Parts: sequence; C-alpha cells; structure tokens
Amino acid sequence: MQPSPNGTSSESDAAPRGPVDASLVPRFAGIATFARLPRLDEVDHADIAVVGIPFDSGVSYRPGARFGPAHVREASRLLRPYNPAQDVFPFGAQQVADAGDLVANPFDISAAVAEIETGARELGARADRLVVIGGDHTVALPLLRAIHAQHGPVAVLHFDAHLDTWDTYFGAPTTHGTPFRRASEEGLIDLTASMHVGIRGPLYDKGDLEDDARLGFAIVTSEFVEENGVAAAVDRIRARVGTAPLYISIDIDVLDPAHAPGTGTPEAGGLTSRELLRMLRALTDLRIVGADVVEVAPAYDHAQLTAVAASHVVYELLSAMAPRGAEETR
Ligand SMILES: N=C(N)NCCCC(=O)O
Ligand SMILES: [Zn+2]
Ligand SMILES: [Zn+2]
Repeated sequence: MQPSPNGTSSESDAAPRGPVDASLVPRFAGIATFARLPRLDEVDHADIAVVGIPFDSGVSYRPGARFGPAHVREASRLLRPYNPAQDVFPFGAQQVADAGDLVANPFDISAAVAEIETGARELGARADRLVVIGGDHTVALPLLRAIHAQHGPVAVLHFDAHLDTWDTYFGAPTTHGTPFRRASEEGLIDLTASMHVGIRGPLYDKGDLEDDARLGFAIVTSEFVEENGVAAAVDRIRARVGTAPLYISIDIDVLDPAHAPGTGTPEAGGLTSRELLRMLRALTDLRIVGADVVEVAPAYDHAQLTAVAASHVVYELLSAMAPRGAEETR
C-alpha cells in the first residue's frame, strides 16, 4: 500500500479514503476530524458523513453539550481501522468522512431546529447516511424530520436514561426533554417498532409512562438489563424493531455516571459502556438509516471518559452500518 504525503492510506482511486495512518503521523498530531478521517470536501461522495451539531440551547439543567462534537473528535484520535468485535474495517468497507459542524442559532431554538433540518437534508446530497454528534437531544427532532422526508416513518431505537417524551418545559415545546413526543405527534416514527433502552430514575408523574406508551414506545429499563442481561435485551430490541428502517438515537447519559460523567442530566444506575457496546454490535444486520450520539458535555467530563465512550459508540455504529461483502478491506 502506498501512503500518500499526509499519511492517509488508499489502495486505489476506487478504495475508500481512510484515516490518517497512525504509524506514519502520530495520532496526537494535526487537526482532529472524527477518527482522523478525511473531511467530506476531500472525497467525491461519502457513504456516511459524521457531522457535529454544537447546539445546547434546549437543555433543562447543566449546559455545555455545545462543546460535545469537538470533545468527541479529540477523543476519537485513538480509534484504529479494524474492529474485531464486528470483524469489519468500518472505514475500508465504506467511505466515511467528517462533514464538520452544522450551524445552529444558539439564541433561537425554532431557527436552530429549522437550520438543522435544512443542513441535514443538504448533507444528504453528498452522503448517503449521517451519524451526528451532538449537541443536546433537541437535535433529534429536526434530524427525524429530515429522515422522515427520505424514508417515511422509522423505528426509533432510543438509548437514554430519560424518556424524552415529555410535553413542554416552561411552556416550550422544543427542548431536549421533548423531541420524541413531537416526533410521534408529527407521524415521524413507526409506533409499532420504536423503543427506549436504559430508562431509569425519577419521573414527574406516573402518567409519564402511560403517555410514553401511547406515543409509541416500548421500554427496556436499565434494571431489565441488570436482571436479564444484554442478550435478553437484544432479543427484545430485535423483536420490536424487526425489518423497519431504523434510526438510532443515543443519549450518552444512558451510561452510568461512572462511565459517562460528562453530561448535563446524569442519573445513577445506568448501563456500563461494555453493555452498550455489546448491544450495538448485535444490530449489524438491521436497516440503520441514521444515528446520533448526543448530550456529551465536556465541562463535567474527567480524563475524556465520556468522550472516549462516545467515540467508541460512534465507531460501533459505523461498524454496524458497514456493508458486509466477500472482500475484507481496510
Ligand atoms: N435529554 C436529556 N438528556 N434529558 C432530558 C431530561 C429532562 C429533564 O430535565 O427532566
Ligand atoms: Zn438523557
Ligand atoms: Zn435524551
């Protein structure tokens, strides 16, 4: 294989352009794109664009997820080309590129949501699928609007400590605690195939769960995973999602604060990063049409714990989305 001057490896024009080779350029050198991948403007077309949305004006508690994309990119420098857990080269089996960040108005949530939807739709012309790094969970609503325009109602597999199907906060309908209620009301999701995983902690009222079920979500709680194990949780997820086009939304606070302290609304009693990664690895053959990883807030992080976890979550998503063919390429 001929390394190019910037240390990226590419065997021919047709092969995907992969990350900067860490054996040629130290992984701590250079400007951080996700996993040191090429930028979207450096490739003709991407199968998947990784894109940041530095927006956190929808938070109900600790702010700071606007700095999530940069923090996750920094921690992603250590990722390597081959994923043995899924036996795939996620950057060789498909072209993945970093599209930078979408611009979202920090002072006007409605304007931001419109900008995010437009930005996602426009990116859709240059990349087949998007994997988004948030940003707070508000961003899932415009992303689902863009996905719906392309695919119709999708199964939403939502990993989170929180339901995020609440109605309003201080009268505001568009916040990080409400995206999936709005999405359900707008007909964006498949009400027979959507599910929350990792739910735990105090609610506002008993009726929250009744509302949530009516809005189309089944639930695998964090406690269910503890009592029955990952394999049983995966069985329930796969039975629910079936063959529907699947959008995966991962709030990093689904992890226990011991595994992901850097987030705005932490809840005790969460999943381990090992459990979450195992669940994602079991989704390989599902029809994943897009994904987000949200709520990483670096100000509360320590030693990049949360960002390392989030970067591996993105890596498992990209691996699960990679086509499986006869030829194994890096
Ligand atoms: N989407 C996240 N992370 N949290 C929603 C929590 C809403 C609340 O403060 O009750
Ligand atoms: Zn949450
Ligand atoms: Zn959330």
